[in-house]
Amino acid sequence: MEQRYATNPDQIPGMGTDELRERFLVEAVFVPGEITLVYTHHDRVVVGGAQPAGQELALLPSDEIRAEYFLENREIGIVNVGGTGTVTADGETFTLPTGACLYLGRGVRDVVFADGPGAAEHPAGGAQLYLFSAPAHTTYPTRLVLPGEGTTRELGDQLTSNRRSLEQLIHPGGVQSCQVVMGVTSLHPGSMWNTMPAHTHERRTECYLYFDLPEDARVIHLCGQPTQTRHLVVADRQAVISPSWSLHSGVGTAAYSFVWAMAGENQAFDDMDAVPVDQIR
Ligand SMILES: O=C[C@H](O)[C@@H](O)CC(=O)C(=O)O
Ligand SMILES: [Zn+2]
Repeated sequence: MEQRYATNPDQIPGMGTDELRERFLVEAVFVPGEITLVYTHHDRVVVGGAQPAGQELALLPSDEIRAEYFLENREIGIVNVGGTGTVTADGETFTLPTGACLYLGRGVRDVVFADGPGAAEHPAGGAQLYLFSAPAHTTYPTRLVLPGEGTTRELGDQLTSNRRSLEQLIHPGGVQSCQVVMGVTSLHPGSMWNTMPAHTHERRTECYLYFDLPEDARVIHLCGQPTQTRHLVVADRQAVISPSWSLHSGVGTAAYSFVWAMAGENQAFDDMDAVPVDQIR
């Protein structure tokens, strides 16, 4: 498991492109036949992906978490951005069609990922299970959320090119968890901006996985403190780690979707501090 220590915002002014990308971008989330995991010390979040590619992949602990099994002290949110996949948790198999979300709570011992029926028919060629995990101090039940079963908010406007549908999947009003708040936002055709006007939330770390972005398109992702912004150029199925002090907004060269997921002090989705556009530098 790759380990990334926390970054102090005071370090940003001296950072160039390569260092920003090393610290905040996860370029290879999905590797066929593998589970990739990045452990960040920002709220001890683990983010990554599982792409079975015809194999069965077991989620195993690693030295960084010093646990008997991966979910001994953790919970995990899983969103499938590829073809139908399955997750077998302590012997119970859940089928995740494209866009489905599964929550596994603390104490689930055996977790195995695999392709589901018809997985290869998806453009991704198989299941691609995005993983977001945080420490958990109690157990909540396993829950499967099928596409459309979440709580949807319609945001933005075509006139400001930020028309988008935000679906909350794991959140206090839906699937119960200790820390993880997770959902998917999809830009409407012709809209390019997500999370603009921007915001920060010093109570939570947030990760974005951008997906369904055309291969030759990119998202210019704004990060950093509001008056000391930087950007990351992000390709399809790459993830961004946003520390609590960082705004997180993006504009694409084509429409796209992204999985957002947060962990930290609280689970209050609306606990965010707006950054007026005219104050961004
Ligand atoms: O704290 C909330 C997260 O940044 C996202 O849910 C915001 C988002 O999907 C959007 O506005 O497009
Ligand atoms: Zn946010």
